[in-house]
Amino acid sequence: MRTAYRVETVRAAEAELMSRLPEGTLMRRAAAGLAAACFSLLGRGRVYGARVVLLVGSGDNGGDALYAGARLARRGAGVTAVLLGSRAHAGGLAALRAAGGRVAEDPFEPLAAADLVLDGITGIGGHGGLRPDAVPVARAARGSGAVVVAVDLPSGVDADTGEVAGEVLRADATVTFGAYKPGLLIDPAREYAGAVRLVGIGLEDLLPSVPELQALQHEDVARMLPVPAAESDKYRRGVVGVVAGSRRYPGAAVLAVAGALHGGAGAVRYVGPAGEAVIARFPETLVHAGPPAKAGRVQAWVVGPGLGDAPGVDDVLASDVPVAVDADGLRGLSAELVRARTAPTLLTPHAGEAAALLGVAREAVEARRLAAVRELATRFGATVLLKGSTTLVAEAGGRGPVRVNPTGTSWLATAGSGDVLSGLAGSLLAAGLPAIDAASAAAYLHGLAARRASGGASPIAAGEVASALSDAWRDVTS
Ligand SMILES: NC(=O)C1=CN([C@@H]2O[C@H](COP(=O)(O)OP(=O)(O)OC[C@H]3O[C@@H](n4cnc5c(N)ncnc54)[C@H](O)[C@@H]3O)[C@@H](O)[C@H]2O)[C@@H](O)CC1
Ligand SMILES: Nc1ncnc2c1ncn2[C@@H]1O[C@H](COP(=O)(O)OP(=O)(O)O)[C@@H](O)[C@H]1O
Ligand SMILES: [K+]
Repeated sequence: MRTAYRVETVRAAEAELMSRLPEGTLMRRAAAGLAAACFSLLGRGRVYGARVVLLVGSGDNGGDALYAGARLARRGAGVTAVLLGSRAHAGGLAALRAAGGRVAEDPFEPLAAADLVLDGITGIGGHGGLRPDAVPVARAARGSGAVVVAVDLPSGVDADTGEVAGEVLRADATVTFGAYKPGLLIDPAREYAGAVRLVGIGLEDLLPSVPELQALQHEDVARMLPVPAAESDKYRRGVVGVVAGSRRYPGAAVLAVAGALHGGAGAVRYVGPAGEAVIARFPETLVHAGPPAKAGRVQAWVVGPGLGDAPGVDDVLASDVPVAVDADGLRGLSAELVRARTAPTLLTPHAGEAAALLGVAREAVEARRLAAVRELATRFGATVLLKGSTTLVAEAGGRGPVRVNPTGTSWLATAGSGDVLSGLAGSLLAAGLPAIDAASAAAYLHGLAARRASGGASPIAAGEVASALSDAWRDVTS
């Protein structure tokens, strides 16, 4: 599992570590890791003679860039520092000069010929986008054709929230120190970071056990996924009920059932008016015209995809088993009703649905996803999976680490893929996973399936995502 920590947590751990070590040790470690990353980015044999420009702000982020620049200069690179702050890290500047680096009067001339730019304008101390004087320099860096490496974070992003409130220098790669920060994993900031590399500086044992964010990896998901035992039968594996589709949108029922059939439950019960379409595609489904309360026992419900104005949501919420609510099921959903439930509830909104539930604009949710997902989980007392370019899952109540899904792909932005996801999550609930695990494992498999189906390079239909789920499951567990 990868983890990310807030700035105040990272700073506290750094302060503790610094108090035990000779002065300057951490910055030397950071600069050594940064320089090593630059060596490998430039490529073997290409450091000597490479033209490197350092964009240096007034804080320690600039200090890291200067010390790394000194290392590059000692290996034969031509290193030029562009000083953007009112002052620059004195030790770093002296080290650069001693190694043969220089300070530029005019930033644009060295940038025009640069092979590599190190963005050391701001790191965890930065906020509110780049300052106006740095903007033309950042644009010249981006337009130069040089490889841009962000030091710790792309300057101008909010490290804790992933917010981008102004201009940011887009990086090809980011070398971050000690721990990931949430902004490196959450859009819109994540998009500016490029490939992120973590450099250890010895903080690991000083960080608290509960991070701000967790990103699952294959082995974490493999541990969560249900495996039928020798004595299992379809009922013991769990039955998932799907209340979805309408005469107008029968396809949503088919796609939600497709997701549910691949999620580890022993049987899928479909309840609603699209039974014929469901059976035609998936004859293994148990269909029932409704209402849900009369459909027979299930271990979890999925309600909402393509439901239109059809009834069913309140019925399902009145049950005493876990419920995943998606799409039309989220419209006008009552927080009181959800909070009063005794069994877990999972809500799976996209940004527009989340905005409607919170009473804010969609853009506000997209700009501050972490705050939005925690707020929904708090208000509804439910586990919330917020979909989109970054998918986040917050535990009921909004406390504890939020899970960020690392497997997504923008090819998933295709009609009906959300229906597959909610069916899959419901099936994992029926198989007995806690809501936070069901949601985050579902997002993980769903993203992986989409990547497989698209090969990272071609459009996909939602049905193909469902069909690739078995392969994704095998990838994770083998
Ligand atoms: N604290 C530590 O132990 C370590 C810190 N390290 C580095 O130190 C960085 C943090 O250093 P600082 O706390 O000095 O903070 P930063 O260097 O991130 O930024 C602070 C400076 O930038 C200015 N600033 C803030 N917002 C700005 C904006 N929008 N545009 C232009 N200037 C802006 C501030 O006035 C301040 O002078 C980390 O990101 C990391 O790169 C590393 O050397 C590892 C060890
Ligand atoms: N830009 C994007 N990058 C990655 N994944 C995305 C992006 N946009 C949407 N998705 C994913 O695609 C799926 C779309 O779901 P949803 O919005 O409910 O669509 P629908 O209702 O048509 O099924 C979700 O899993 C979501 O996380
Ligand atoms: K930076």
